Amino acid sequence: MQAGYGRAAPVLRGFSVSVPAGAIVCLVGPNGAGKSTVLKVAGGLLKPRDGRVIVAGKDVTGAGPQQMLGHGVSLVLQGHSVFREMTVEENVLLGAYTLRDARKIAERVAFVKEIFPVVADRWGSLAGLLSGGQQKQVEFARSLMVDPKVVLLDEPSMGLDPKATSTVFEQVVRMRDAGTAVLLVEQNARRALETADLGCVLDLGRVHISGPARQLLADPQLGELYLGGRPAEPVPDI
Ligand SMILES: Nc1ncnc2c1ncn2[C@@H]1O[C@H](COP(=O)(O)OP(=O)(O)OP(=O)(O)O)[C@@H](O)[C@H]1O
Repeated sequence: MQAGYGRAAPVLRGFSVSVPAGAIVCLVGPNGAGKSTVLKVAGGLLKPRDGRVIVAGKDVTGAGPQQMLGHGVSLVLQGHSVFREMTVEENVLLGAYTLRDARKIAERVAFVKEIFPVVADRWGSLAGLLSGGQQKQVEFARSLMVDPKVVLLDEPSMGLDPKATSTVFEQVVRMRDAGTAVLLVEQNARRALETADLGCVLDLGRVHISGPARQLLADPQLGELYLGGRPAEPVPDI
């Protein structure tokens, strides 16, 4: 597919990725490669200039964000998007604004509370009182309210300390295990690939290489170029 902004040259030029049901796919690549642009196209925030967006066999190219949600694509944006002055409950229920059936909403609430214990424990608290990692889980819970086929996560560990990052990645795995496919963009590429099933390295708007995440992690050249060095080699004493 091709996609870009305004009249500028395309950011994505011949890019393609597929997210199988039940898999975590991680997009990796240098700054400015177009990773967030892929999520914007998949989430309906940006229309592709050429190419198609297919969800569960259906061509949904050109759908806007709300329609994409209806097609089963839920986007969790970069940074923090909880409403701090609202309770966890109110934040999570915002994710159900397209649902009409009260029983379905109650079912989804029970489901997200089970997956994200912190959401259940802090249900009545103001979201602003939660830690950054806990707030991210509230965002995840909100994104799952519509029972999406795929969740798009843009840098979920941004601004989190290592412990909170680990918790957030554990929750990404729980989302996948509960049946939601995940397309993930992360600065913390090595950590994300360790969590993902499949990886796709994006460079200059094209797929540089894609395959099983473990295989990409083991590739010394990729490690050097995109993952911040080779972890397998001992760090020399200074
Ligand atoms: N709203 C926008 N308007 C114009 N250009 C944009 C816009 N958003 C992104 N770009 C440009 O598109 C290119 C790709 O940006 P994108 O955010 O997709 O990259 P990225 O791989 O996610 O980068 P990073 O790792 O730094 O977040 C960059 O050159 C960026 O300047």
